[in-house]
Amino acid sequence: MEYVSTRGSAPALDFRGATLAGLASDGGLYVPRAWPTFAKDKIAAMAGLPYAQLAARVMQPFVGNCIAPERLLELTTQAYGTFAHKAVTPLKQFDETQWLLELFHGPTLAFKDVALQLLGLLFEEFLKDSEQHLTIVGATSGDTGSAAIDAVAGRAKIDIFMLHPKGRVSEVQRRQMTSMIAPNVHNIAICDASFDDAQAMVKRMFGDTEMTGRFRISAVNSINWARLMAQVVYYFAAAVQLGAPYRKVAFSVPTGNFGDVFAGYVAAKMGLPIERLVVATNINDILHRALSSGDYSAHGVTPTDAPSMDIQVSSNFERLLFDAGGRDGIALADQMRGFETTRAMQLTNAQRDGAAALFSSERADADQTAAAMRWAWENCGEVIDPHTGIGLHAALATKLPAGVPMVTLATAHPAKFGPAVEKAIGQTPALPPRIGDLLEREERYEELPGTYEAVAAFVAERATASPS
Ligand SMILES: Cc1ncc(COP(=O)(O)O)c(C=O)c1O
Ligand SMILES: N[C@@H](CCOP(=O)(O)O)C(=O)O
Repeated sequence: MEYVSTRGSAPALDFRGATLAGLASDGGLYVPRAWPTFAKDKIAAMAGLPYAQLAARVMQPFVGNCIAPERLLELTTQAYGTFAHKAVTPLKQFDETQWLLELFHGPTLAFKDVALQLLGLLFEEFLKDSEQHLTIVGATSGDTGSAAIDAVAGRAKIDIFMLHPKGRVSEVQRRQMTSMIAPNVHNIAICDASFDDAQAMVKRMFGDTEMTGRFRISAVNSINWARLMAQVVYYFAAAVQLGAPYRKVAFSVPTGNFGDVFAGYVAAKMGLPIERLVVATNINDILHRALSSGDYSAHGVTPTDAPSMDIQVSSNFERLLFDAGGRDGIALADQMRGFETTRAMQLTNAQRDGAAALFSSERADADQTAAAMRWAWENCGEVIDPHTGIGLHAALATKLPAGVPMVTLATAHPAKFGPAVEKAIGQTPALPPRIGDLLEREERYEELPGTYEAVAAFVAERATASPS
């Protein structure tokens, strides 16, 4: 399998190359040159497989000959062995049509673990016979940070620098990152910044030849293709349980950086019968505006009770614009450069039509989010987090053909957002036993001003030089 950049001029890479690169050298994102597909009988045969086996089967076409099938299965078995639920991503029924896909049973209690537990192992696998040392630079609005740190803390050939916007993640999210103390872990709180600012710094570092000349920089955010590949699996897991390939299924996905919902698009491209992917946003609604009117313009980030979705520059949207818009990388590079200068762009007709075939969108404000959280609690006795509440609001607002089940992705454990949950439903979710002592743990992080120069100097001083 070969990977090409959405901006058309970086060299094509195999799976190993794309995983270690993270972001393409032309600033684009790697996507497979063509989508592998599964015939109906192959999808039917996925029913009942243990999650690790299903994961190896769905991902093997993307991995190609970079990892042998038996070894890939060993890696998925190890990665998903860390989850607290045997089903890894269990599906719950709310009522006749509404379902909930729980993605938060991994070590850090958010859907990010599904991909990052594997990505940590993939990095190690690809580095084991090499002299290279990886410098991971990542940005987080709360959940990627702890999941990535948990996946790579203590690994010999990796340093991780994780940037979060100071004061804009929940206390539990911050402590989950900053209490993981290891010599290769560097948490950085960026002052007076949003997630978008932190993500822009990360992307800038990939294009900074002074940094890339000294350090082998890589990514753990969903700009890294391997993240999305691992997230495709749970769409298959849920859909086959609900009758795929003989029945269509719809998904409602709480969305920020567009990685999770793009994984659903990939599943559809691979042959999974998906009726609709509902992009659920909070009031930071650039994706809702883009999908409903073609207007992709960033208005600045407003903090909400769903901080992980407080994002306006949505990296993976570029992958959709590339694929749905006809895969013209050179034209897209121009369009993206325009957006980077003006923070606004209009989708082309091809991009709008390509997206409309599968996606719709909904936006939830604070009251609508709380109402959906109350609906889950009062009707089904389920405590859900505010991100999941946004997804559920969108699911309940979407009309589907009769007989099509709607699956809302439950992206985080409610205990990560205790005060917001208490405000909405009057219940405070307890921290699960594996992080029961979180509030007593020592924290370690650096505060830096919100300038690229400050962050680059900090990384340069602590990272390990490595040949490219
Ligand atoms: C809890 C939670 N829900 C939803 C999202 C949005 O997912 P994505 O950025 O893949 O769209 C995130 C962060 O990305 C998250 O942490
Ligand atoms: N919501 C994320 C932000 C970035 O997402 P990623 O999926 O691109 O890593 C977070 O919680 O950190």
